[in-house]
Amino acid sequence: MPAPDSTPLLEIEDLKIAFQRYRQEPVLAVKGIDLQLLRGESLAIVGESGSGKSVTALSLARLLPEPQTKITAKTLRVNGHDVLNMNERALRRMRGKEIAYVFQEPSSSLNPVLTIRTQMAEALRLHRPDVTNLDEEIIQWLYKVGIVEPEKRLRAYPHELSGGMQQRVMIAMALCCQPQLLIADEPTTALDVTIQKQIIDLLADLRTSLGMSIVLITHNFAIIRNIADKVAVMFRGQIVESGSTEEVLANPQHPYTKALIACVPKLGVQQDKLQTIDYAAVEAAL
Ligand SMILES: Nc1ncnc2c1ncn2[C@@H]1O[C@H](COP(=O)(O)OP(=O)(O)OP(=O)(O)O)[C@@H](O)[C@H]1O
Repeated sequence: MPAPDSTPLLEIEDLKIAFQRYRQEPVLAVKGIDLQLLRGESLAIVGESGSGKSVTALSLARLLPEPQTKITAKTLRVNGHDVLNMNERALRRMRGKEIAYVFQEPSSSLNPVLTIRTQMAEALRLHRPDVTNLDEEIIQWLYKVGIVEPEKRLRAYPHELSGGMQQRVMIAMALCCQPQLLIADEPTTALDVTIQKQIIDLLADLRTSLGMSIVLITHNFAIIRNIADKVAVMFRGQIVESGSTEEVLANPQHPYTKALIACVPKLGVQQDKLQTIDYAAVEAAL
């Protein structure tokens, strides 16, 4: 029997991301971060708006605008590829097939003038030429993400589906190419709380049944427990704390992590006022 593959899926060392600005100093959005993920492991990147979570995720498949964006790293390896030295053709092959994204806004991934079938078929033709019966394959994926009567949804346009359903279709579209790594960037922020839970539970189930890795990007500590083995907390372009999810939730060390966890409302606990973050204390601990 072959030995299990223990090569890392993600190896990031000293990743920096800078945006060039016209006649001004560049903005350093990510200031030298390290991350590692083994195959099958899942990671949550948690932090508030503007902390650098999304640009970090987009840099993994070189999806940031070049040359306005300057990405440097000692190591930036995804599924064995040296991302910073890949050409456009190799990047296109990797995107969707090895690393796939689900974003917050369905409109960023779903084309409003094409049916669900047309969009999913395009992804399958590109990345899984082995699939002979496209309709059957698409129906199966729609079913896996919890869409009822998927055969009836095949020819629907995105606007004919609810927000939660559109999110499920995006997940099906990302997963049908069987990527090793799924990046879910705030996948539930635009949805109401009950649907949020359904989508996170769905991702957790799919992760186990398909054996893939997930990087979940969120500002919300409340949703990571069931889905992420590890967590990295970002603040102003840096990782201020990282570790196993259980450990970080039970025993946060950094004042920013403590503050983010304290902001999560607890069921059955009356809170008189909203928690706010003491930035002076956070800055002092950097
Ligand atoms: N194309 C761009 N040009 C210039 N600056 C950018 C660009 N994209 C992002 N930034 C800046 O990089 C920083 C990090 O942005 P990023 O979107 O990664 O934050 P985030 O933590 O994902 O926040 P959010 O949760 O709001 O998406 C921000 O200061 C942002 O303004």
